[in-house]
Amino acid sequence: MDLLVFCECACAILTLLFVIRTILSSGKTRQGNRLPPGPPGRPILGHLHLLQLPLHESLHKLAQQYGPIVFIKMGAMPTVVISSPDLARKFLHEHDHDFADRPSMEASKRIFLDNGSIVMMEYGPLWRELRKLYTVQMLSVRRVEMFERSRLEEMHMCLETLQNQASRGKPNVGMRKLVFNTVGNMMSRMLFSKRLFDLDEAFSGEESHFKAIVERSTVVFGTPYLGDLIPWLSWLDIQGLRRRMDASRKEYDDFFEAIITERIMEREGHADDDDHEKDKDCLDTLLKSYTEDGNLDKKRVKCILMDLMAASVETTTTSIEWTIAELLRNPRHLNKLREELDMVSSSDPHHNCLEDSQLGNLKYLEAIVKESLRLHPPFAVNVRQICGGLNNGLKMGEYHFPAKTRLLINLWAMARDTNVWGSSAGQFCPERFLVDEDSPDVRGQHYELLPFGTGRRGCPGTNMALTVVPFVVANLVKAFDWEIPDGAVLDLSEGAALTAPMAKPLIAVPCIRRSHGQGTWS
Ligand code: HEM
Repeated sequence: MDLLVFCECACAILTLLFVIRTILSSGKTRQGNRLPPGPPGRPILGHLHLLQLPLHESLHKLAQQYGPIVFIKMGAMPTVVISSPDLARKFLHEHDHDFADRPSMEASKRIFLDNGSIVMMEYGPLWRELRKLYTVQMLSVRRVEMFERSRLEEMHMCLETLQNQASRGKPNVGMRKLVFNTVGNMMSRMLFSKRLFDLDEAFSGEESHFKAIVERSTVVFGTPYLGDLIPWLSWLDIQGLRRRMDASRKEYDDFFEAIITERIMEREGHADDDDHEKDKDCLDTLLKSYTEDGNLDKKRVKCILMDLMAASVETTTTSIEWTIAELLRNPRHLNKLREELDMVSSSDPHHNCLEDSQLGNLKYLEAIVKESLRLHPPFAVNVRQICGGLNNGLKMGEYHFPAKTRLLINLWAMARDTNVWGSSAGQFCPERFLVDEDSPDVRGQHYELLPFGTGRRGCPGTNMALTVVPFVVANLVKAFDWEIPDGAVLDLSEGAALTAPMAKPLIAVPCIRRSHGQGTWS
């Protein structure tokens, strides 16, 4: 046989073997256990060629073809994609303890000082300890209430900035920047009593030092890192991402080192001064337990501050921006909300910000926030992973999931399921939550509506978010008439970043409400 014929035969045999293996492995694991349905994959890439950003849309297409449970491989990583409330309940309620891990991410490992972010941390004793600290101390209802004054002050500054701009003409406001900076200051004051963001940036295009750090790290976090999907390729770092991750780590490290060191010195300076407030924010609380607790050293304190800033500001901003955008698209809802807000606070020229206590019983506001979180969940896809201890994988009903299977719950797709939400599933319709008393809630008890996830890894910042989102939306709507800039079109397409923000950041024009005159906020 000459060489050419031999090569052709060898290629044909190898191709045949590969096709047989692919067909077999698409339906069964090596042990002969069944996997959920899914498309045939490719060597090395798995199903990456079928996935595009925004990820939730690609996953939705797969679900439309293969059903509410789909098995794919993201590179080398076995992944199960869920798109129905019943299956979400099965995985996140009945098997919450089995899927309590998160996938390991190089960006999280590097930027958060050796994987110190609780959001991405491996499920285990350290996570348990920190989770308790978050829920009992950092983010408790009491703590959120304690910081109402600083939230009011930040809101007041935001409205005053808008008022100054609006009194001079028709300013185009970059809503995302304005909201990000306002919410960012609310959070940073609660955490370590500092304002980090300048509200004028929403008009000037400039960026504060910390905002620039956040922007750079958000880009790095939002870029899928090949080594997370195909680990044996990670040494190559063909995207050059590891260098950028390390640069972000250093920037955050330096920034928080300065804040913590300054506070330690301040505390030492006032050690004998009984009148000095020593428990004014989360940083004080952390430093108080600093010496008593072996796990709580300076590096850990840094991680907690970074973690809470990262987990809170981007998500909350995304939610507020979407809510305002939907209200601008639906003037009927906007007017109805404003009527409700005007009922709780008269329109005197010396405006007060609406306070938490005034917003608690506003049913329409609540319905609007829920509907926005339903249709635009900031984490469109909730990500978990089978716990590290389950080395042989997990058998659930007829299916077997290999060890380290990733679980993707497509919240975005569930919101668009007409079987669950009726023919108006894809529309913004807050009234759906006002039909009866038993309408679904967002706090993790109703599996068709899980913007904050649920179970042991459910969002510990839910109280905070459900305080800040309605508060900011209500005050922006109450204080101004909002318009789209002349000649612009409201574009509600979805982008892909760390969260699922608007693809084109919302630009809106605040107009002083005629009935409100030109008062100041207090
Ligand atoms: C609208 C705003 C927010 C949304 C939509 C949101 C959503 C989520 C979701 C979906 C998860 C994963 C849940 C799961 O796996 O079941 C999560 C986790 C987390 N969130 Fe939020 N979140 C928001 C605001 C906040 C705020 C304000 C904070 C803190 C101040 C926060 C802190 C965290 C933390 C620390 C985790 C990780 C929990 C863990 O893994 O144990 N979030 N969030």
